[in-house]
Amino acid sequence: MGGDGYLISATGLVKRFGDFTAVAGIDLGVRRGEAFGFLGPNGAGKSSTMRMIGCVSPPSEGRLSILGLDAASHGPQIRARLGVVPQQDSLDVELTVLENLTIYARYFGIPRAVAQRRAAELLDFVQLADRAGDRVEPLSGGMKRRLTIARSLVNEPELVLLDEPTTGLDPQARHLVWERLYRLKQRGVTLVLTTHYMDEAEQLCDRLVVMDGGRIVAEGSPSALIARFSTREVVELRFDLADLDGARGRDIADTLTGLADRVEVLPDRLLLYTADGDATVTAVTDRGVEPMSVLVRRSSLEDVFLRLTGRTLVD
Ligand SMILES: Nc1ncnc2c1ncn2[C@@H]1O[C@H](COP(=O)(O)OP(=O)(O)OP(=O)(O)O)[C@@H](O)[C@H]1O
Repeated sequence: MGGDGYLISATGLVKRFGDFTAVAGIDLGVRRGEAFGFLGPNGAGKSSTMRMIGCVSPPSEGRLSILGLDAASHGPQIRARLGVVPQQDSLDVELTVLENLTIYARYFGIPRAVAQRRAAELLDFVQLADRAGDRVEPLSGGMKRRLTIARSLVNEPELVLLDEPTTGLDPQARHLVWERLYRLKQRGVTLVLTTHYMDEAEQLCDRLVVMDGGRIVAEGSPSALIARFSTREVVELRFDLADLDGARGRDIADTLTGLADRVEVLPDRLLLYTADGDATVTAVTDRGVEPMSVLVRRSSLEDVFLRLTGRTLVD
């Protein structure tokens, strides 16, 4: 652990590609045992940050310390102690499920017998024990992702980096991955993940930073962020797209002045930020506004992102 009590600590971290700045000077600290997230849309700079933390991409500027070691001078030592789940599965499709773990273990110099035992335990952990002898190719996307997670644990890392762990998976497969990651955290492993799914961030992260355009725009626990940047409830008024064309969305919003703390106009709907959704719906009806459909829901991290950036996370 670093002298500052953080497993990862970064100050003024910058990543440039030529003239382009992908990460524009961020500060962060990840504590032991927590699940820490980077939430942001595509291109926010999450993967670039993760690659610096994974010591596979050197920072252009700033200070980065991981497991108490300086990333600039101790890359190999840090990498040996990390688990990494990349955005694209990089399993060896020629090998069996079990071999993907045992052969990967060789890179860490783990003795054969230890690797065999550990691989068996890990396949059990990710619920793939019955596929040990099968080839990787025919596995489902969710199974491949769980195998990649098992592979990242072969060197018994105390810190695991996951870049968009459930992108491309169906809802059931995502829940299985979340459930395994939750178990992993219970075992004391520190998780750092990127995601553009607000539900993933809410499910998994104790704390997160919201990234946009290479910068951190907010930081906190999901509930603290929602409490700080949104209201308790949101009323969604959906309209026919044509009804919100041009300035009409704004006109309808003007009709609703005073009924909510804030109104957002999106291409297909209006969002009313309010403490009491049902009361707001009644007041909307009283003003003669007639949406196609009405939904009252709790605020989410999506609302936080919209408030902070004026844009939605996933278009
Ligand atoms: N090797 C590179 N060379 C040039 N530009 C890059 C490179 N890697 C990333 N970028 C650019 O940096 C910006 C941030 O990319 P990054 O992958 O970090 O974003 P992200 O938030 O992880 O998004 P995604 O979900 O798409 O991975 C993007 O505009 C991307 O095009």
